[in-house]
Amino acid sequence: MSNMATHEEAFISRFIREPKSLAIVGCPFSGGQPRPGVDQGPIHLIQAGLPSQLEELGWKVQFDGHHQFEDIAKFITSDPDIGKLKNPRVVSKVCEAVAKSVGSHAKQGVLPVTLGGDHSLAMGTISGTLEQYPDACVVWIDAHADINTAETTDTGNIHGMPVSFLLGLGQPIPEFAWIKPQLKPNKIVYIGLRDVDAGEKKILRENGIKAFSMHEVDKHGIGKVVELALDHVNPKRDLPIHLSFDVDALDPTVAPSTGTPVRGGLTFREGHYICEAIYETGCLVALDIMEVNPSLAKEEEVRQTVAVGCSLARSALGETLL
Ligand SMILES: NC(=[NH2+])NCCC[C@H](N)C(=O)O
Ligand SMILES: [Mn+2]
Ligand SMILES: [Mn+2]
Repeated sequence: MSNMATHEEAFISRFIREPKSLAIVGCPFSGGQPRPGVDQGPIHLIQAGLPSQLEELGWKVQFDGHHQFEDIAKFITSDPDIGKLKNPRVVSKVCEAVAKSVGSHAKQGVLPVTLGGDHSLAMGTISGTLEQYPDACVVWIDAHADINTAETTDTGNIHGMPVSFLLGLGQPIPEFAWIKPQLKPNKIVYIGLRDVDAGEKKILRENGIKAFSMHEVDKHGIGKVVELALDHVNPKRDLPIHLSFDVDALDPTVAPSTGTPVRGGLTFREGHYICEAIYETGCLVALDIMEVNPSLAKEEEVRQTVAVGCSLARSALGETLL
């Protein structure tokens, strides 16, 4: 009898694959930029039913509530600007906590799906990914390059700077010393850019960072652009991929409720195609859906933006059209 059970168990584990697991890291945080409401993005994405949508795709979904960043903010009683940087200590501490959370999920073989919140959080998510997968590459989908340094930023908003911190560019800032500058310039690629500051263009050029702007998307089509982007960061399609998706990469007619919309963006299908193509590589190890701000548009536009955030996540996690 016990023998039979063993056979059965072996059969089950061999032929009925255990569902792959993901963990939703809800990050209600807005300190990397000035517009209130982006902290409500993850709450809306969850309320729209994202966890059960991902379960329907066959994932085992862990979600034990959103991060409680108030506990962090409580200990930082004053957070004066450092140079031009706004809310530097709070942003740093929050991202450090996110890095730990993403890193520990990754370590357990669970795929972290981080819901922002503003894009400064990517300092945390990508640090967490690189801790577990030092050879990972980053695919960054955005209207913006988010690569200003403390020296080049016009706005002082840290959501416009996470990439420079991850690369270790600019003067070191002691408050951010926990970030290991582990990302190499040849391990990140951008798609969707169309609003890049002059200082950022210089940084991209000087570091030889590959970027496909909307011009390239128009010229080659999204299929070719994704292929070229992956050829650059992941030529053999064997390296782990961290996909960081800022919904403002999409055209404002597709994702209107976001803090820094820029016209001339990706269509609904172009955005989803990117996610589907990354899923198809089988290399995705972490996903960010960032900058959904439910307080910046009319009710119907908010609903549309939240729905598109959910469907991008589903496409990156295996939803197919047929
Ligand atoms: N994650 C974003 N939406 N970033 C927008 C950044 C805009 C501008 N480049 C800045 O540095 O402030
Ligand atoms: Mn952006
Ligand atoms: Mn961004």
